[in-house]
Amino acid sequence: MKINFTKMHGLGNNYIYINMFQETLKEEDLPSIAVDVSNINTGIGSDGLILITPSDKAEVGMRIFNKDGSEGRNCGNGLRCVAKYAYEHHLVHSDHFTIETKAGIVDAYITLENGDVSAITVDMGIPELNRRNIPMIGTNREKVVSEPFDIGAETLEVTAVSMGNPHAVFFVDDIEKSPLYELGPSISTDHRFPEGVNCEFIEVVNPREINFRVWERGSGVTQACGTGACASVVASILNGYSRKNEEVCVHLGGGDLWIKWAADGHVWMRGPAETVAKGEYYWLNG
Ligand SMILES: N[C@@H](CCC[C@H](N)C(=O)O)C(=O)O
Repeated sequence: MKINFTKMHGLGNNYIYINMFQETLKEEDLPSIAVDVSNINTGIGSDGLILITPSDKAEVGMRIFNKDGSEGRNCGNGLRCVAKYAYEHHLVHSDHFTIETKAGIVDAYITLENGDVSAITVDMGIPELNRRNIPMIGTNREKVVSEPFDIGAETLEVTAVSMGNPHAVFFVDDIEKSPLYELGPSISTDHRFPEGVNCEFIEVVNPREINFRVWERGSGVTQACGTGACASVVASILNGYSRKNEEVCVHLGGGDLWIKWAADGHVWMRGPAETVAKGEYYWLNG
């Protein structure tokens, strides 16, 4: 079976994008297609699969599948890429439009420079801080802010935030020494997070600058995570390191994102999106 695709990335967080306005895929095949296209040896190579879909509730829809075939509810870097694709392929008719995700509907704004999309700003909505809704199992304290978290022989402190998908944020003194590979896999599948969790290590450089590394649920280490950057800025503010209503620059493995938790509770994300390639993928199982 032949599938037309576009490969795009947001700060190195790369996915295979399929335009479902034109392609038809069976629902039951989507997890396997995600696993197959993501494989660097026998597929294309990516952090997962993103479908750009028609939507009844918004101008365009997005579905995201991680590298292991699991479906996520939201993807910050994916939203910027979907916005760029939708704008450039005339799926939308202005530079401000809505995108439906499994976590809700968001507003996207295109910035143009000499006619090219240079940045995309997304209103990522209001972060969910209630433990039960993240979801995270634990004591009856409602918010999870620097709560002791035993993992292996260590006790870390976790701040938990949902941006439509769950994030466990840990502060470190030196980003280069964060135990990403040592602890990322076990934290992301820890029983206290019944739906799994994206695990972020962050170093606060100053109130307006954060260094960031991520182990994503379902995909492992990626160069960037947009929802993770949002969750990290929220965590930094909850812990008194950064301030509301001020843009914070998050330095991710693949570049920078600008995040603001506004006074009205909404989190704003601003950053780039790039197209890498377009082509035909030959899916052998289809
Ligand atoms: N890379 C993403 C998040 C992708 C989904 C995540 N792994 C999950 O399962 O929640 C981003 O940029 O936000």
